[in-house]
Amino acid sequence: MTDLVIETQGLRKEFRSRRGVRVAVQDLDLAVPAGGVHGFLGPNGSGKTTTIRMLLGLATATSGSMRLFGEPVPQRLPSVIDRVGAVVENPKFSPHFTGRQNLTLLARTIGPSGGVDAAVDQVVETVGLSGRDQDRYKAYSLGMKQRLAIAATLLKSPELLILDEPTNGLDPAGIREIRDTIRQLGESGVTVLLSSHILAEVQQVCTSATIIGNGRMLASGRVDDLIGISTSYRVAVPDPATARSVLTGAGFTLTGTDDELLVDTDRPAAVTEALGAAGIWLSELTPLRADLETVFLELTAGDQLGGAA
Ligand SMILES: Nc1ncnc2c1ncn2[C@@H]1O[C@H](COP(=O)(O)OP(=O)(O)OP(=O)(O)O)[C@@H](O)[C@H]1O
Repeated sequence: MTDLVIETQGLRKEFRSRRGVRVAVQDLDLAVPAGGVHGFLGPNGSGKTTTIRMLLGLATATSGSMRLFGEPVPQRLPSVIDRVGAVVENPKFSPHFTGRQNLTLLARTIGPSGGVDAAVDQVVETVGLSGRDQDRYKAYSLGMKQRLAIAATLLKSPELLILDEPTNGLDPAGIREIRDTIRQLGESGVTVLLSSHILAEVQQVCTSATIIGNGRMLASGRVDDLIGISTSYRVAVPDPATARSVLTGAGFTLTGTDDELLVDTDRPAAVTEALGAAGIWLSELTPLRADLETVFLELTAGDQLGGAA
């Protein structure tokens, strides 16, 4: 038994052309636990879309294995695909129909148990399109179109929602709206795989994340763990030069400038003790946390040029 909703092992995808072989995904072990929003983070061209397309049976893996809900895919995809909603490519909606009419047409093909109208009401509300559902699709902003696409996938009440760069091309207000929608979906028990190259998006919405570069996994885990427990502290004292020599003498590693002391340690109490023993009293001892951007840039340095291997 597994509580992983998505699992890949040694996943590889090569694209062959006259110019040679391009390895888009290599040795990828992806593990997405049930519930919450999992970020799938990587620079453009790092292999996110290719991975998602393989999971959904839209592209064939060169080697490796994949599971959705514990079932091997693509072999058993037909038995799990109803549990998966995905917004990967631009969905087709009729521009002359309203958002509600588009959703109603789709809902009829699905036949939701509580009835078509109730299902449409529910998804319209979930994605925050209430009040705008009677507008024609062609009058929708990009953000509203994206939310309608998410609403369409929610009609079948998926347990797993895969969103590939859902905020691409959106203005800041649109990004915020989609982000709120995604967060609420994660809180409602749906597992969301959110592919993105926007760090802030992942950091603000996701509980866990996988970072890839050049098709390879670079790091994976809870966002808090990826950011890391701080091992650096900023120390403010009246006389930094004396404090620096006291701390160096006590065996601490210091960075920073003459005026700003930064101490690399996981023992902040020992810092106060060493300075106190020397008669130096701190006015500040602040843990410095890296953000996901720092982690991401360090991990993906050199990966910006794409996935050739
Ligand atoms: N059909 C294809 N034929 C050849 N190469 C491809 C094909 N699809 C993708 N690639 C290449 O595979 C690599 C990974 O692309 P992919 O679209 O999966 O990355 P991504 O992380 O989703 O990036 P983006 O956010 O830009 O879509 C890229 O180098 C891309 O050029």
